[in-house]
Amino acid sequence: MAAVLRRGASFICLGSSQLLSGGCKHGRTCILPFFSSNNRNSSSSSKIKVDLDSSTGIAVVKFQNPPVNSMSLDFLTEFVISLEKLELDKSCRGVILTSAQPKIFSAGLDILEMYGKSPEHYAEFWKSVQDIWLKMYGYRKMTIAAINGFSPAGGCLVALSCDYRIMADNPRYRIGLNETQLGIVAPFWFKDTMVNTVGHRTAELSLQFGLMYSPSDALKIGLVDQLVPEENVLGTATETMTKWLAIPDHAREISKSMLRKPTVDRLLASRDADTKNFVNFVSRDSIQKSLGLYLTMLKERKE
Ligand SMILES: CCCCCCCCCC/C=C\CC(=O)SCCNC(=O)CCNC(=O)[C@H](O)C(C)(C)COP(=O)(O)OP(=O)(O)OC[C@H]1O[C@@H](n2cnc3c(N)ncnc32)[C@H](O)[C@@H]1OP(=O)(O)O
Repeated sequence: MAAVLRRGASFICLGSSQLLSGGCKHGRTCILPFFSSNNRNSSSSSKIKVDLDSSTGIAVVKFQNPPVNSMSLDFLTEFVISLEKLELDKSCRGVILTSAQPKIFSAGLDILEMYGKSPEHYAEFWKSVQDIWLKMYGYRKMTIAAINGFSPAGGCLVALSCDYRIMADNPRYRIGLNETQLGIVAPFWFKDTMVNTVGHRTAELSLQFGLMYSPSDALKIGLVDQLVPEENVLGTATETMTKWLAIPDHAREISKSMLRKPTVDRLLASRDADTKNFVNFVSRDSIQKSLGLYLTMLKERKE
């Protein structure tokens, strides 16, 4: 099992053979972070960088999984642990998600985790995808996606799971749930998240065609809330978060829960069946063939 070592404001997760302290979720052992007394607390694991300013209550979580921030099992595990830690931290009131990689917010789920692996691996991977969505969609604190690049499929889902989306106004970027273009199907909770954001009819067109939207089209359909020049994405996200944090936390949090809980509960009621569906679906020869062809196409585009 991969080890997760956080230096600086250290938080250490190690495999079960290296037990250091009491258990945390995800079958890993955690030593929770020790923060210094100044106002900025930073921690950087290999794939997620967290910078919490406790004077403002705003944490910036940066994806740093080059080249394209694809969401591998390790990435998702580190991501969910970082969010859990911030959710428990009373000095954090809001989280901004963004990318440390130029031009890419996230390329979505790591296709290599769904290709040529065992059913047990697919099940473990899928549970970690469910975990991150459940954590984000039901997150108690305010969340903003500062989308500074391409954001297909799982990358779009992460952005959709935030409370507010600000995207770089660069006409080359694209965002959307493009699963059908890979020959796969966005599961019902991806679909629910999209419907809750853009409405049923737009979601019908979007999901069936696997549409990827330019920033201006994404703004038109309400897939993102605001466009700003690329260099202002993080600054605007911080300003926007400050405005949202003027609302009393408990009132905002209860309102969010009323709106989102039924959607979260649908997956909670059928997690195991959803995992089985995924494993059966992705193990099919025809799906493996589609994913293999898509991976080849991605590589050949460069040649
Ligand atoms: C009945 C119902 C049952 C339920 C069934 C459920 C089914 C599954 C549902 C799955 C849901 C979500 C799926 C996803 O999220 S799939 C991922 C979709 N992502 C994409 O389509 C994006 C693909 N990537 C790109 O378009 C481009 O890479 C980019 C993001 C626009 C960046 O372009 P670039 O030119 O800057 O970089 P590029 O050279 O293309 O890529 C660099 C290397 O990274 C590899 N790579 C890119 N994306 C991924 C990825 N998602 N996973 C793994 N690897 C990826 C790419 O191949 C290059 O590799 P290399 O350098 O050539 O080795």
